[in-house]
Amino acid sequence: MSSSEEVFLALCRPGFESDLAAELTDRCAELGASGYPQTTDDSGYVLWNNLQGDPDALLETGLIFGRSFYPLTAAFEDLPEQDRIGALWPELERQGPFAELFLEHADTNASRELARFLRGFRKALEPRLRKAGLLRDRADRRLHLFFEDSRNGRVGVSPLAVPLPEGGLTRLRLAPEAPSRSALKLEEAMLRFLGRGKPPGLHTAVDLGAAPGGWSWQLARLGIKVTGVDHGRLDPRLLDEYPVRHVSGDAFTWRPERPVDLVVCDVVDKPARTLALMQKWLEQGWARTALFNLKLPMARRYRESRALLERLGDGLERRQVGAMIQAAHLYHDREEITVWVDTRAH
Ligand SMILES: C[S@@+](CC[C@H](N)C(=O)[O-])C[C@H]1O[C@@H](n2cnc3c(N)ncnc32)[C@H](O)[C@@H]1O
Repeated sequence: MSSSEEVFLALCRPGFESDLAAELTDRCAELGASGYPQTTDDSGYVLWNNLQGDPDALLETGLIFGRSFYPLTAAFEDLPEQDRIGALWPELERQGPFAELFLEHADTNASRELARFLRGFRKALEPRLRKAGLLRDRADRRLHLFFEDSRNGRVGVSPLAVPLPEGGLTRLRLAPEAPSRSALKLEEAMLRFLGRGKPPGLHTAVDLGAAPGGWSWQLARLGIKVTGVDHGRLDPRLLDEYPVRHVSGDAFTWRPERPVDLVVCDVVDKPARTLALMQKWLEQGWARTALFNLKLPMARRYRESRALLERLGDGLERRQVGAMIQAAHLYHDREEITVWVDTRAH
């Protein structure tokens, strides 16, 4: 077991390591911290070696391309197959007690077998931690054991107050009545930006590019009244059984008669065009909040995302619309990010 002080682990979708590394470098610099990222292509994670300053604030604010971010306390190498727990135990005693145990791995194709191993390992480790009082309700930290393979990996610790899903992934199940798989994407986005359940203050919504209706369904099942705008057809069950109406129109020219609480947009178009559309809705006061995708088919996806979000922030500021802007590369996002903008109480 070797100590690895001031090293942080950030998980990402495999293939986005260089975007995450660029984001970490930028964000740490903004916090007055300096260091360097260590990446391996398609590994699904980045290590941040911190040399100076404190990047802890990133735990709270989150990252666009980072699915989770936490400090490491140690690395483990060549765990003996007969007694992995024994080899880890001194470090677990040093860091515990914990309220949660996360057994994690990168989200790569090769990790399926590792996931199976970790299910068995949990059955062995969890009772031993409980018995020793190292896993108990009244603790304020979470233990992360990140496995590169069944014998090598890292130990990390994060504050329980920062909500993180295990492995950086929120696994969601598609309900049989959902009109499309896209419903999962909006569900994940709402969990990430708004938490569980019906978000307070959101009663009416417009869904631009709504067909066949996964996003509209996701909103309507929370009791939000939705107008779905699309030249295509919406699932008829959606219109019969949920508070959804369909307007056949163009997302880029259609205007609501009355302002709504939320506009969502899943039209596949150039990111700058989607951004300008959302900016217009918020500047004009047609919607008070917005949730939308920005497609990113270019190589420098972090730099492009950052430039687009700054453009949105500057544009809204020029029109004196205060806004909180958040963005994330969600599990259900591929070459795109999801953006949440809230102009209420700003
Ligand atoms: C990715 S799909 C949306 C899926 C939807 N969010 C769901 O959950 O089922 C994109 C939709 O945008 C619509 N679309 C594309 N350009 C549009 C435009 N200019 N105006 C309105 N809808 C448009 C397409 O017809 C398509 O139905």
